Amino acid sequence: MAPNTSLSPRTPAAPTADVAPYDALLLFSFGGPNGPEDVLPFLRNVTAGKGIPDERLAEVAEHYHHFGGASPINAQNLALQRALTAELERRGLDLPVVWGNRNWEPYTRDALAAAHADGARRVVALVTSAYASYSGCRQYRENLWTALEDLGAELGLPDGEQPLAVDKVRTYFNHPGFVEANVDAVTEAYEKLGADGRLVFVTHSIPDTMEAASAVGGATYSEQHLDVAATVAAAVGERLGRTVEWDLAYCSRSGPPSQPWLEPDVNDHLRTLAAQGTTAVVIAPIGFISDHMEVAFDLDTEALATAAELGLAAFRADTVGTREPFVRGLVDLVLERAAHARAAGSGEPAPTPAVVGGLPARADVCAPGCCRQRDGVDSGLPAACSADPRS
Ligand SMILES: CC1=C(CCC(=O)O)c2cc3nc(cc4[nH]c(cc5[nH]c(cc1n2)c(C)c5CCC(=O)O)c(CCC(=O)O)c4C)C(CCC(=O)O)=C3C
Ligand SMILES: [Fe+2]
Repeated sequence: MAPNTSLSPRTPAAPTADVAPYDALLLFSFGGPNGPEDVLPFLRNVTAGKGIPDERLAEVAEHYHHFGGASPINAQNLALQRALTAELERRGLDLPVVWGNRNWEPYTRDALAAAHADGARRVVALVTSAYASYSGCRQYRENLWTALEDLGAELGLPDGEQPLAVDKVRTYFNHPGFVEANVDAVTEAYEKLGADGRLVFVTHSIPDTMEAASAVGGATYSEQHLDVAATVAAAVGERLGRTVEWDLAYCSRSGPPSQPWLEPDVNDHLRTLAAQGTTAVVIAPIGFISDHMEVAFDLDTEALATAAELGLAAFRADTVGTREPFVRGLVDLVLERAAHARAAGSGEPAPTPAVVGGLPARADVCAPGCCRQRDGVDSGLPAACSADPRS
């Protein structure tokens, strides 16, 4: 497929401007501590059964305590919930937005319980991760399945009967709204840097085994990032009127040292660039949709200190946050998902998904075996929003 580097066209608004069959939107996120007393129980929730070394946990607890024990992620999700509500209202769409997290309050189960109590029976979920891998796709879907089972049991439903039907918006790394908001943010960062710097895209590292298993749903996790990076760098270059040289680096690795994770680490990469004569960089965190702890600590605290040590001029580009093109794009994605759900149940034609870059749109419904933790290894947990929840 020829890469589409133009940032338009967007999803046509008119024929798909309907949220039916959905009666609620779940903003589905990771969660984070609200104060020092939350830090350890939160970290235990995140790392249960994950084999993260104790030293790494103590180190990450310090990152949170460095910021008073509170993660910025919760305030950012509240802001996104408000922005989505406002954009839906602006378009005259009636869809209440509830917010629930995998690892901390408000928990997914409670958000779904509130939607159910308000009469919702068919929910569309929007995950706050733009890329597909176990961490950004299946793990959310496993937690969603468990939350639905727990809520069903709480409501006294017969075994195996779920209280709500939940569909998920497709993984949106190559949706025009996400890409355009990143192009804006990186262009602004170059204006602030005031120099011709190299562009260093950054995302969360994952184990090599998780990267390999991410191939089941299409392009792998790192390939998805390379696609976005190429599109963003080309569009920024067009705006600046020059060629922008770029790389992809990783942050926040956490497993034991013996376990290979995606590299290079952003700090190592800055050292390499400085040694090769680079004097200025823009650091663009395309792997994250808001400035949560990985951005606040691993980039703004650690990577910017590394750059200063090396005498590199550095500026960190904004995450997409609540930028207008991103929020508009998320609502377009909800409408696209709704149109696909209606098409599946009737003869209504399904809209062609809007994408930019060289990769096709991800599936709405995950393929069997999509985004396992490791090839051939299953967590044993069923996963929602899949063609086969038990595969
Ligand atoms: C790909 C990816 C994303 C991006 C997609 C997305 O956005 O969802 C992401 C997001 C996040 N990760 C977060 C926090 C943590 N992640 C950890 C551990 C891990 N992350 C992993 C991957 C990812 N993580 C992996 C493979 C592990 C190893 C254990 C495991 O296989 O699960 C640990 C344990 C300690 C440590 O080892 O670092 C913590 C505390 C927070 C909240 C931040 C805040 O509070 O602001 C957010 C948004
Ligand atoms: Fe993480």
